[in-house]
Amino acid sequence: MTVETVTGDGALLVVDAPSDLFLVRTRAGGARSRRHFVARIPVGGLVPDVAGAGVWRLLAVPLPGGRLDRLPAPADGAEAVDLALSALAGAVRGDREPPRDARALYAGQVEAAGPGSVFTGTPAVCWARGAGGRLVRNDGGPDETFEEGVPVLLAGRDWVRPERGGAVEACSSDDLLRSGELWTAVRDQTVRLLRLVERQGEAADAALLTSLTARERANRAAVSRATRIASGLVGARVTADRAVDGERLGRAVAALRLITGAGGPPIVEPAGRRAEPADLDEAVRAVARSSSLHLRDVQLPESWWKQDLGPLLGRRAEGGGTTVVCLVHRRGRYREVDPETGAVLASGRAAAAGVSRTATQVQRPLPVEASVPGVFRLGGAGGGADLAALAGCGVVVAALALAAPIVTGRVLGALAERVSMSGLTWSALLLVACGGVAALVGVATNLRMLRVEGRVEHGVQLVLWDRLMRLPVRFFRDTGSGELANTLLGVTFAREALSGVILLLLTSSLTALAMLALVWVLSPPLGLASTGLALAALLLVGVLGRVVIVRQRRALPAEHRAVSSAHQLISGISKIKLAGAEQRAFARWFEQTAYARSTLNRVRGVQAVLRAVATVLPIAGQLLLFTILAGPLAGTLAPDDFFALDVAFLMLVGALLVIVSGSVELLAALPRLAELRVVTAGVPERTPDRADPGDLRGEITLQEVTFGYGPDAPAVIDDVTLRVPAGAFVAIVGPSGCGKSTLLRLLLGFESPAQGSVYYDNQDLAELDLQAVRRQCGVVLQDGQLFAGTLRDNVCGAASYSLERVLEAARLAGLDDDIAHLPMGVATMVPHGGGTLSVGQRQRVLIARALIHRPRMIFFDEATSALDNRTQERVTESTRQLSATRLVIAHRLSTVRHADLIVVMDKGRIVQQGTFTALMAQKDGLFFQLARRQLVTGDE
Ligand SMILES: Nc1ncnc2c1ncn2[C@@H]1O[C@H](COP(=O)(O)OP(=O)(O)OP(=O)(O)O)[C@@H](O)[C@H]1O
Repeated sequence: MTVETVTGDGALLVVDAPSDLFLVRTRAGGARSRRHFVARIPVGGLVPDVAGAGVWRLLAVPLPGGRLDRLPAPADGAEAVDLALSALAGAVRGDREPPRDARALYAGQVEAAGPGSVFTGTPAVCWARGAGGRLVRNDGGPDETFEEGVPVLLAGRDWVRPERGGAVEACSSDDLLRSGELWTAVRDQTVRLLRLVERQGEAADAALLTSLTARERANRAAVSRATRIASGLVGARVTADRAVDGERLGRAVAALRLITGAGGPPIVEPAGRRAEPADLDEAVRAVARSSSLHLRDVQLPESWWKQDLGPLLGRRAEGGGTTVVCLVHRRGRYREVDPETGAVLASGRAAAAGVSRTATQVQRPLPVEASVPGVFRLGGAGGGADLAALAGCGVVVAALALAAPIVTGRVLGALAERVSMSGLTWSALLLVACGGVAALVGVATNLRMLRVEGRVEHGVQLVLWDRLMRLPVRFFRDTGSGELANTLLGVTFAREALSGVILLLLTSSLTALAMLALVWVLSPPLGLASTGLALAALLLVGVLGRVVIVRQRRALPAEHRAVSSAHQLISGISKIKLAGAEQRAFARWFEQTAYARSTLNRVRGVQAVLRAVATVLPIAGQLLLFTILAGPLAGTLAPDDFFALDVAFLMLVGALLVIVSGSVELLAALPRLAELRVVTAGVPERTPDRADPGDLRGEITLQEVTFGYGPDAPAVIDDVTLRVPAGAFVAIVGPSGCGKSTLLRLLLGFESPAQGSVYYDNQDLAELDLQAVRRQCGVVLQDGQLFAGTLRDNVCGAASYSLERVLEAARLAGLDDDIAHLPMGVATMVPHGGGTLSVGQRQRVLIARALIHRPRMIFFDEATSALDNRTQERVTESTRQLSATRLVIAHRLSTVRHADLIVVMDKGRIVQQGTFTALMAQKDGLFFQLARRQLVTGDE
């Protein structure tokens, strides 16, 4: 049965089932307004009494099975107050978030506040009062100011800031109860919250009006876009960034579609964005992120508009801001193109006018299902014109080569017939001219080929690395790093082996065709024999190529093993020295390298066979020619035809030889390139259909998650359900190997649950853009590494921050004293792995790196294990002030003493959870045993 209780005669307690609270307004004559839902108060919570607070009444409606009781004794009400105010404040606040730099405030704390300091609450309710000044509070409505000393509610993620510095003092509801201030404070706060609820009701009505206005604006935007398209069709210049708010993302989508071209990846607007991008540049970056495109800033060279650097996004100052322009290279120069209409707005120097020298290239990713040829197509994209030019040059060189047999035939024929030589001077001059032109074309072709090779190699490396960066962590777990690096270097090895070979193959093939055609014209029987010879050469390519491919396929794993082994030996050198195993290490390296070399020599063996063929073939060819000429064709040829045939036949044989040896080189490189499918076959973890999570609040939920490393492997995480409220400090403890780090890997999306789901703010991680989630996390893993660079580089990681931010992060991580004692401060160089720093210092650099971007969620896996107790407490204290959700895995129990919730794991399951005190009270529990063991071994 539903019970309705209008409060007015004292606070009530929610019993047995939650109660819904509604707000009603009493009108003149006692009539009540329509009910506005306010919040659901959990069992044990309080329905506050707001009688006498103007026109407001609270209506409490218990859910089935519930009831409302009188509060047994006001002296017991603190906990009930906390539950009620949390629910009320949460409902009013919605998803508004405190500023990133807000510090968390806990009951019992007194915090000095500088100008601009902001304090936020934690999952537990506390009350803040300004000392030495007034407090300004924001909880979803307009800012409100509170006089010095007046308790201000901080429930969950509310925030306050002192108006003019001073200090902020925090206390609990219990403290207020003892000082007799609680009930007045509760009443005042409830009335305030209800006023906000009313405003929100009014806002809901206004929202309808706003949505109509928004639709109107969208209509106007559509009309404006249509107008632009129409003006583009007639070639009128349209200013690029006249976009009204709603249009920026649309223009950014069009710009990226134009730059990535037809057949590119789907370009999509970011999902769930809360704020419009400030300008077109920001919109382009947002769309690039949501479409999985990597943007690369490049410095443009002098007279860049004449060179082909691929499609570019340029920036130009316009109308007091910066606009983004699309620059496409066509017919020898860059043109500025309107992304929506395709109209050319300016060309050459005019297109470059005012464009900043820093432009952006867009890296098109491989499709999810990619192949090695696909890598080369994408890497070499835009090189079509170069390839056509190369083919054209090859045809010219082959045509010019025809002059040699024809002119030689005429000259030697004339000599043989002792006719006048006077007319032949021109023939000789023609030959010289053809030779000269062929040489010049050859040089130009070679230079162009070098450019094509460099461009393709660079493009292919970019495509491969782009793909590699998108692959999930488990891909790298299953593939050795040495082997992977050697596989990727295969592109460079292949380029070096094939440098010049492809061009030679092209020109030789065209020359062979030209000579074959000439032989057929001069003597069809000899043409037939020459065609037979060409087919025999192709057969030889087939046979030798097969042998080379088989041998190369066998040689490559041996080469990878040798490289991998060298890599492992060098990175484990200290362990080798400790074990006195230098001799054994050397022997192992030598054995593997020698084997790799011997397998490679078997490939080279085929090339030796080819060299022998190359020595014999011209003589054999000449013999064949003479046999045919002296036999079946005796007396049928004029002398000039005979000499022309002789030269043409020799040139054909030469070209065939080049084709055979070049093809074998090319075939030897194929297995190396085919290995790149290791990378192309990996499935990227980020696909465009994954949603942008927006700004996360930090609530994390694991729902019945089960996971094992491999389909048939036993479950390492077994049916785990856990909810971590936003802003909470949760610790995970348990014996070694119980699955703590694995749980963290699941939260970070490094692994995917076999069953169940991980949620961030109620959004399933499996459907979210993992990078966007990780960007909001500060993570220190057990095996975190420093890289070679300065301390500042190491703290900044991939981003760049001001010195103040670096020093602030160092202070939070307890690294400031160490930096002060280093002669070069943050500019101190650190080697790869951080060898010149102590283990504790390395850990603190990693912590500073995790905290510098003020993350919403902090994940620490044994991040403070090497710190002494004092430093560790300092780190705990500073992370506490960051108002982030904290999930900490720790072996040392002193690290987790102040956690809001300690989760105890054993064999992949959660076996206990509670506060430190509650768990220590369970004497037969695993936590108590772990704690006792640490006390005995003095671990703590
Ligand atoms: N990459 C992996 N492949 C296969 N099994 C793994 C892998 N990583 C961890 N495991 C296994 O999963 C189990 C849980 O390991 P996990 O590292 O999550 O434990 P942990 O509780 O963090 O241990 P510790 O406190 O020692 O770090 C262990 O049995 C471990 O052997």
